Amino acid sequence: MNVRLLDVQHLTVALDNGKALLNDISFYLKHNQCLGIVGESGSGKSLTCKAIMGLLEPHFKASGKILFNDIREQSNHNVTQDLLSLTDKTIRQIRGKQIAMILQHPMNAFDPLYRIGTQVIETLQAHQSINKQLATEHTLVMMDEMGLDHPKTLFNKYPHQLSGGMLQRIMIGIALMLKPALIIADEPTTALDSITQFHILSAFEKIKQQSSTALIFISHDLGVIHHIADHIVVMQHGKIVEQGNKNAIFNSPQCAYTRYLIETRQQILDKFNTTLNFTSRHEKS
Ligand SMILES: Nc1ncnc2c1ncn2[C@@H]1O[C@H](COP(=O)(O)OP(=O)(O)OP(=O)(O)O)[C@@H](O)[C@H]1O
Repeated sequence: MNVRLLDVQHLTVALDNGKALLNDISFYLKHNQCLGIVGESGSGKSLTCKAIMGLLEPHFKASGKILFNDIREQSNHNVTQDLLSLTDKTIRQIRGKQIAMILQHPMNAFDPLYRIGTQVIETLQAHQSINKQLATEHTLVMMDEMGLDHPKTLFNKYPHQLSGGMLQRIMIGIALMLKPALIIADEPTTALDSITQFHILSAFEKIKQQSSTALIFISHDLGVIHHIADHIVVMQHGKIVEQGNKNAIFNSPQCAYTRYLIETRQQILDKFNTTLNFTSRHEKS
């Protein structure tokens, strides 16, 4: 499908003192695509996503356009909306239902006082007309599909009784149940150990293969982005310094900063492999 789901045009976000934190950002995302946004800390990745989600605090001033086109809605009424020009009420309706967000720290997404199952059901019922029994059944199936053992037991647990990786998988599962056109995942694997990271990446692979949901995946880890993204946007100091399809970016990066990111990653991998070889030789002798 060639229609652009999201078309960010000349997005600039500034503080009220005029200092621009995002400077003339333009990129687009087609239906079913996975776009990876990579860049060092402070380069503007999260701010870009906040702008898309309509979550910029009032002291920011945003200009440009963020055009969003949900083709499934087109059968009812033709909509390409500029997310920057919508009222809070309308953008709230889009959030969750058409655009879902997965955060770095899943604990923040859950209320510590309520059981997991209750929270998933409430979220589902807020966005879909579904009765409690069916919502419960869907929730248990979702937990199973996310690779979580003993869904019935987990259903009745409180957030603090689950690991970060388990909560992250439930958050991804909720996002999928809402069947949004777009999921934005902001550093969803950063706070996790490497085995859990692998499971979470597998869950995202599943989204790519089995659903029609497009993905924006943010990370400072080029390895993670290489694994998951079709297209890559490289950010530095609030600007896009390079963008293109994954193979082009990795095989012939045009920008010095992209080359630096790729080389640094390679050096870390080489060092890791040398240490691994040395350790295994040492253990054998
Ligand atoms: N609420 C805020 N008020 C003022 N400045 C902010 C605010 N949020 C972010 N910034 C600034 O905007 C710039 C971009 O920040 P942003 O959080 O988007 O970076 P990032 O690339 O997501 O970094 P990280 O990988 O560390 O999350 C930074 O210079 C940051 O200090």
